[in-house]
Amino acid sequence: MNVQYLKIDGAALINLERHCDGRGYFRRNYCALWMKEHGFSALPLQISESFNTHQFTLRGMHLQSAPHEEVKLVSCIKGKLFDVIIDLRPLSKSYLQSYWVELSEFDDLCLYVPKGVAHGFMTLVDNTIIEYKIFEGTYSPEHARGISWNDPVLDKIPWPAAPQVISERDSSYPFLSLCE
Ligand SMILES: Cc1cn([C@H]2C[C@H](O)[C@@H](COP(=O)(O)OP(=O)(O)O[C@H]3O[C@@H](C)C(=O)[C@@H](O)[C@H]3O)O2)c(=O)[nH]c1=O
Repeated sequence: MNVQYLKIDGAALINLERHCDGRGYFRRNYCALWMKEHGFSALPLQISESFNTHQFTLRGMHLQSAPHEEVKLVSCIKGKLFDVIIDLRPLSKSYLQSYWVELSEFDDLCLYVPKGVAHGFMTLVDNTIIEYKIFEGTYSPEHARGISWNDPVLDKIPWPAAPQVISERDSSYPFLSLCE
């Protein structure tokens, strides 16, 4: 497992090792020992996925407030997506910075998202599945927070397209400047 620490404090891009041979490949998708060795949370409490029927579906930008802040590892099981994180921790040295990366079923990448960092994505092809391993926090609708995917305060995120499918909730999230 190769780890690239990102400009967002505490976030990392993990590159898994793929062992190819004439039959196809073998890949260890998750290893608690490796995670521990790199100082990450190691034991998933939940594993969830979302299936997205259409290209250019947007989900985000989401995070949960205390005491249910989540730490998660994101990967693409099928299809391809444009994945984005935004640091919303006022005391962080990377406050308001964003990072984006393409994740697909054909690469070996996972994105580690620490507490206080909002996450969202846009699918790049139909029938895309994203998986979350959740290490801390648990889903609590009362603690679900979000900001608008196109908030002008943030770095200019090169979203690949205008969202073709987006939930009512996600399209009505406020700009950060309007959050309490
Ligand atoms: C996220 C989540 C949702 N749900 C339910 C609530 C609702 O009925 C349905 C769909 O919920 P949402 O619309 O919040 O699902 P979704 O928009 O896919 O939410 C996800 O978005 C991405 C960007 C993330 O980073 C995730 O952590 C999560 O917030 O599933 C759970 O039961 N457990 C969960 O952990």
